Amino acid sequence: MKIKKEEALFYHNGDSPGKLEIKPKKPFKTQRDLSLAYTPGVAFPCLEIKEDPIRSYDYTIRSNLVGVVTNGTAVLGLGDIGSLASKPVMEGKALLFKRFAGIDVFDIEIDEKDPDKFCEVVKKISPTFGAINLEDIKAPECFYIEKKLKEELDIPVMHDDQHGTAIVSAAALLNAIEITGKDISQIRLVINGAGAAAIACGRLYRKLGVKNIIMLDSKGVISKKRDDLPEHKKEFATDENIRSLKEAMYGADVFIGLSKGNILSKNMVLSMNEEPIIFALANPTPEIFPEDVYSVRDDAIVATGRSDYPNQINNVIAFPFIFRGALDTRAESINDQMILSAIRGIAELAKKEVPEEIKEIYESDLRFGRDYIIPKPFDHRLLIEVPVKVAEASLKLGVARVKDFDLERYREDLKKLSYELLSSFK
Ligand SMILES: NC(=O)C1=CN([C@@H]2O[C@H](COP(=O)(O)OP(=O)(O)OC[C@H]3O[C@@H](n4cnc5c(N)ncnc54)[C@H](OP(=O)(O)O)[C@@H]3O)[C@@H](O)[C@H]2O)C=CC1
Ligand SMILES: CC(=O)C(=O)O
Ligand SMILES: [Mg+2]
Repeated sequence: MKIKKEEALFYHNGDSPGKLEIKPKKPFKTQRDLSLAYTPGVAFPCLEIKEDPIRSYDYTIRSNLVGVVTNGTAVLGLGDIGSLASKPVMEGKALLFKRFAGIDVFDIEIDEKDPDKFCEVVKKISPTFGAINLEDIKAPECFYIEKKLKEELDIPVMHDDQHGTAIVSAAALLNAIEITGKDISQIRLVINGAGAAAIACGRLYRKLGVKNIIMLDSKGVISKKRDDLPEHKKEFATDENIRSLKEAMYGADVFIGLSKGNILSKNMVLSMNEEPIIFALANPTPEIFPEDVYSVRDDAIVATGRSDYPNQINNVIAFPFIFRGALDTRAESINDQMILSAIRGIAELAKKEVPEEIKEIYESDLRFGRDYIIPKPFDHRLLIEVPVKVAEASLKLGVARVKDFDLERYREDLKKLSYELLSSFK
């Protein structure tokens, strides 16, 4: 399935520019409706919120509203194309939040590269939102921005390119390792890229038991011999006497690409260990295309970030569902335990039998194995399994701000929501 430029531009323009609109959800036909929605009626909820800010969750859309916030400095693999040019991606994220988890989004493109000034803007607009999804902000600024906002805001803040990507790729990695029968503590794992996504993935894989990680940036292998390394890269500096991707790939079990397109060669793939796992995740052009891997190896497990190949490892499988669970428990934050629970939910779902209607969407007999290591974005069960796990962790860890939350009832509510979304997006 190849996507042509003309078709993509038409999709975004067509009869009406953009991918979203805002719709009212209360009756609004009569003079009475006008008096309730606007002045004088609106003053009552205003005063309730003034008295107790938590009531903003009851009287406004805040409880279901995420801010997708960027400065456009690392947009997909397109690089620093600026905040305005990033808007189609941010509208796309908003569409995914709505379709897959029923969450409303305002996309906010901020023309500011200075991390402190950027944080100041996000802080000032935070009363609007129930949570903040940081998107496509480059490293190293993204680490500082996320940390500062987490410290200063009492709503969940998550940098999707870091943690969304780490969660989904970790779930896929655990499943791929299971299929190949490798031992996670023994694998040699090469991460190409040392930015937002790569560093977060490396950190999470270590928590899951990976010991031997070689990381590369645009200058080559991150080694202890280099004297140009910032702190976040030093964490991954190797003692090995290697400098290039070619040398790093020799005997590797796993390749994770979070850099830019067309960087991994067939010869490098040939030099990998048996049953290699290759996640070429740069968007839209992966580090290597699956057909090129298969032309030299028939024992590989391959994934990309794209929607037009099997095994799509993309943060879309994480962020809608993590934020759903966080919003519904009115969590103060999204923490490590919620992240680990989400990984479990995603990895386990891939092993369950796939309903016929999902197979029909993908015109494929999806069955846990080499070409199906991770659930599909259109799998409506994600909206049940992941938020329940996240909510459970949120309640257990005391970051939830809801009382008397019944997980079984929540599961039923999510089922209902998933059917509503299925029928409203037909
Ligand atoms: N599939 C998915 O779900 C996701 C995919 N991604 C993809 O990952 C990529 C990186 O995104 P992100 O981390 O947000 O961006 P960042 O700008 O934070 O990081 C980019 C990293 O790529 C490195 N890089 C650039 N060129 C090369 C090269 N030739 N060899 C090795 N490394 C190189 C940079 O090196 P240096 O540090 O030297 O500048 C930098 O470390 C993008 O293509 C993006 O689309 C990101 C998030 C999710
Ligand atoms: C998928 C995504 O968030 C990215 O490529 O930046
Ligand atoms: Mg992104």
